[in-house]
Amino acid sequence: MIIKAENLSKIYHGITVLDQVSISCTEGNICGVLGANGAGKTTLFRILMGLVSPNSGTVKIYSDTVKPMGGIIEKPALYEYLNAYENLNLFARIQNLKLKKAEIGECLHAVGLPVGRKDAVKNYSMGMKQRLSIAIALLNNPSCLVLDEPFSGLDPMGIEELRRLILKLAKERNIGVLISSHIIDQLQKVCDYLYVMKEGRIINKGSTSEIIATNVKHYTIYAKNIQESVAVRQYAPILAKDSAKISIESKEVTALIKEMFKEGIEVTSFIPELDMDRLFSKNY
Ligand SMILES: Nc1ncnc2c1ncn2[C@@H]1O[C@H](COP(=O)(O)OP(=O)(O)OP(=O)(O)O)[C@@H](O)[C@H]1O
Repeated sequence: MIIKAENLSKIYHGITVLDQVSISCTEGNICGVLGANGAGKTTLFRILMGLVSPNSGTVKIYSDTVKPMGGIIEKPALYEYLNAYENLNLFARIQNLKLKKAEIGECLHAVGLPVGRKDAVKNYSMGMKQRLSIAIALLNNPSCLVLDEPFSGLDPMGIEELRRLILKLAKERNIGVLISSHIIDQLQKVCDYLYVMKEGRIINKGSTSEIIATNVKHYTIYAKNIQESVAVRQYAPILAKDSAKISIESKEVTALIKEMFKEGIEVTSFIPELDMDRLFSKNY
C-alpha cells in the first residue's frame, strides 16, 4: 500500500463537495477516478497531495521518501518562456535539488522528450508539456504520482503515447499512479482499478475488468463474413457490412466466440461498449 485515504469529506461554503470518500493505491498499480465535471476529482486529488485540508477523514501515506507524492493538478504549470532543461533545473532548485546537466537529460529521456531541444516550451505540443510536467513531478522520486485529467487536450496519438508512458513509469519505478478523467475510454486501457465518482461520492469501484464486465451494454464484433454467422443472429444483431452490434451478457461471450470460430467467422475485434447510465447509477 502506498496511499490510503478514508472517509474524506470536504465542504465549501456549506456545500458538501466530497462525501466520505475512501480510496487507496498500491505499488506498481494504476488507479483511475472517473467522474463528470464537478464530481469532486480535483478536490480529492488536492487533498491527497496535501494542498487542501479535508473537513474530516484521513490520508495515510506509506513511504520512506522525503516527498512521497508528486503530481499535476489541473493543467501543467510550466514557465512557458523557458526551455525544458531550464524548467526542470528551476523546479529542481526550488526544491533544493542540485541536478547535473546529464541528470536533467536523464529526466527528459525518462519521459520521452528530446534532450537537446533549446526552444521555449511555449512551442511544445500539449502532449510534450504533459510529459515535461510529469518529469517535474518525478524529480523527487515520489512513491505515488497523481495526474489530474492528464489526457485532456491531447489528440488520440497523444493519449496513446501518454498511456504508454504511464504504464512504463508504474512498472519500472514500481510507483502507484492515480489518474482522473471524465472519459472512461481514457482510463480503461491504462488503469488496473477504477473508482467511479458522482456528486462527491464513490458510487462504484472495482478492478477495471470487473467494472467493464458488469457494465457492458453492447459489443461490436468486426468480421468480414459476419453476415454468415448463425450464432450471432440469435442475439438480434444490428448488422453492418462487416460488423454486428449485439447485446449479450459478458459470461456468454466466450461461448459465442467459440461458436463463431466453429462457423469459420474471421473475427478481427470484439469491442465492449459500456452502459454509462448503469455505471453512474449504481449505489456502491
Ligand atoms: N476552492 C473552491 N471553493 C469553492 N468551491 C469549490 C472549490 N474547489 C472546488 N469547488 C467546488 O467543488 C465541486 C467539485 O469540484 P472539482 O473541481 O473537485 O470537480 P472535478 O470532478 O475535478 O471537476 P472538473 O472535471 O470540472 O475539474 C464543484 O462544485 C466546485 O465548484
